[in-house]
Amino acid sequence: MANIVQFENVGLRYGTNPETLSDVSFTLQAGSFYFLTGTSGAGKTSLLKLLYLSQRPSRGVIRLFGEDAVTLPRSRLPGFRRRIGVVFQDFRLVPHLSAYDNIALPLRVAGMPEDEVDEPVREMLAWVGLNERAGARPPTLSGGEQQRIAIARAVITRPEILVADEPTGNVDPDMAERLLHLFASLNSLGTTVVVATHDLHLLSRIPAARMMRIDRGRLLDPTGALRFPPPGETPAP
Ligand SMILES: Nc1ncnc2c1ncn2[C@@H]1O[C@H](COP(=O)(O)OP(=O)(O)OP(=O)(O)O)[C@@H](O)[C@H]1O
Repeated sequence: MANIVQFENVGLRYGTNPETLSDVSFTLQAGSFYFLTGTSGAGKTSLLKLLYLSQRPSRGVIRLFGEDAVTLPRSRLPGFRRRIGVVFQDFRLVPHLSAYDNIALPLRVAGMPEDEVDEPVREMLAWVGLNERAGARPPTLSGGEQQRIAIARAVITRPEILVADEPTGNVDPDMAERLLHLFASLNSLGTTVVVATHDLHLLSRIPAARMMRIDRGRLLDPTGALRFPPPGETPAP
């Protein structure tokens, strides 16, 4: 399988602080499912930000889709970003728009003619099981419902990579299972999925997933090639 993402000796420093990420090197293979784990503050969100190009590294090489993403001209950033769907830790839904319009937003921003928007949005609403909530605004939705709208919005443009930051952080175990099922079904269609979580129980739910562990800004499994559970290891309770 081709490498869709490649990090080489990447470092990230916020301002004059010590490095938040140091010497991070790994590759992600197209079509694989990855968990990124680590304690709070280890650097998971920071690493994901580099991956979806909302943050530039302080040093090192990042290649996305076979191209150097660090020196990418600004004019090409939107095109690259469209190939990466992001589910943010805090959802970032637009509160005054309905669930339907939140999901439709990326299509409209990309200039899709209005008469072509309805079908994919309805398809997404059905996929995440929220047909009945199409007209509801985010503040009236539960955490799990908002998360499913956020996932639908992230994938409606059929991105090649889906990045999700703690997607099960605010939901009960049943909903967490359901969300993971959505990610697994996307992955089975060929999308490369990267899920950051500190919930080790989730990891065993996707047996084929590979695991990357980060500790105080350093990646412990640089190849990202470990399957879960790694030989001789069991997840912490
Ligand atoms: N914009 C920023 N400016 C300065 N420091 C930051 C910034 N963003 C993150 N940090 C610091 O970088 C470190 C890693 O943060 P990050 O959010 O990447 O960790 P995380 O593993 O995602 O944590 P959590 O699981 O709590 O979300 C933390 O010490 C944090 O305070």
